[in-house]
Amino acid sequence: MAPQITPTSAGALAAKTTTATLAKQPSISKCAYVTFLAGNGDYVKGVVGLAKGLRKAKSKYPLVVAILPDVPQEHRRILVSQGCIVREIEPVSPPDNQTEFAMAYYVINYSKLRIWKFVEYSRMIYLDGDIQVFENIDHLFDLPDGHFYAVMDCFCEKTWSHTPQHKIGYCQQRPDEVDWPVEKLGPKPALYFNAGMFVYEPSLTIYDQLMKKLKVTPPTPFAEQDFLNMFFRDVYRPIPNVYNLVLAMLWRHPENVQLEKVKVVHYCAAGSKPWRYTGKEENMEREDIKMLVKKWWEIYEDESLDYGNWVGSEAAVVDPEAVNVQPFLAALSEAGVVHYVTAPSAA
Ligand SMILES: O=c1ccn([C@@H]2O[C@H](COP(=O)(O)OP(=O)(O)O)[C@@H](O)[C@H]2O)c(=O)[nH]1
Ligand SMILES: OC[C@H]1O[C@H](O[C@@H]2[C@@H](O)[C@H](O)[C@@H](O)[C@H](O)[C@@H]2O)[C@H](O)[C@@H](O)[C@H]1O
Ligand SMILES: [Mn+2]
Repeated sequence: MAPQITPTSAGALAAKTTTATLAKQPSISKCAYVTFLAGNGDYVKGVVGLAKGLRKAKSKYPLVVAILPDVPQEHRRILVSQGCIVREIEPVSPPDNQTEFAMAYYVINYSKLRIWKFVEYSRMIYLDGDIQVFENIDHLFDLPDGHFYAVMDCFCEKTWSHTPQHKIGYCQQRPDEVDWPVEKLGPKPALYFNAGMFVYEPSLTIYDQLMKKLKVTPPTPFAEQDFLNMFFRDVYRPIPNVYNLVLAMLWRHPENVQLEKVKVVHYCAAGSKPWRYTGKEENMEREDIKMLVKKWWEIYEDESLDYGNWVGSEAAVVDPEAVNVQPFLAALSEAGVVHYVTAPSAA
């Protein structure tokens, strides 16, 4: 079970922090997970699976689902019956442009930007509908304010073939393997995150800045993911890939993956969406992929995790004082996110 940090223990630790500039921990922090659902297709299965997975991981926080107007009533009913907080948002369109998105439907993903308006929450964790949380990650809600936390992406899949880094075989997952030709391509690309999972602070000020900037930013192949990387470039802090395993890492950078430690799996590789899985696409016949798809289905089909059958008493009773935050902070420090002085355990 991942260490649970409560605002008090995080606050106590914060006092010992040296290099990380910690904003004051919010006195009353209202937190929630949030995902995004568009259309009348089968992604609703992904969101139901996510709701059940968060329950199985005994998360203390609700799941908000930001839905576009085209999500049918029946899907909305299903989400509410699974304990989700359903919030309808208006679509966001990027400026007209002839861009070829890496996937044509990516244009709808700009609508994710509406989640910055959910200011009834002080901190939210965004999760794509094709993500599953297999271990509790509530402690991420206590990361220091003022930053944008997400896992670094990989540039090796053919979806990246339009980029200079892909063309020269450069990837941030192994930055020293291929030299970056500064004289030819200019400075090395800034660290780039996968936008399927991120820890952020809703804010109307930031929302207005996002909308203003979007109006003058021509769309690019990875749509809102490219846009968010550009917008949050200076405050982005990488977190370990256990919090968002982009499946391609299994065959592109296995040396960077310890599958037994992974808490969050992102089924974003072509053919890996569990609810559509056939095993026919490239890499989909791998044993680890089959195991991860099976794990997703075990949660999706587990009726004891349905909201109606879920009794709160099963939720972990975590003694907020009995936590040892060191392993978690050490992992983040290792990833270069924050450098905490090794303080004695908070327990
Ligand atoms: O028809 C769709 C396509 C996408 N999405 C949402 O948009 C997210 C991003 O799309 P996707 O995960 O397919 O992108 P990938 O991570 O595979 O690039 C999904 O997880 C869903 O939450 C949706 O609701 N309906
Ligand atoms: O709209 C752009 C999308 O870009 C990202 O997906 C990509 C990216 O991860 C590539 O690196 C992979 O190669 C590719 O498979 C994957 O689809 C986000 O997961 C998704 O939420 C969304 O932002
Ligand atoms: Mn995804």
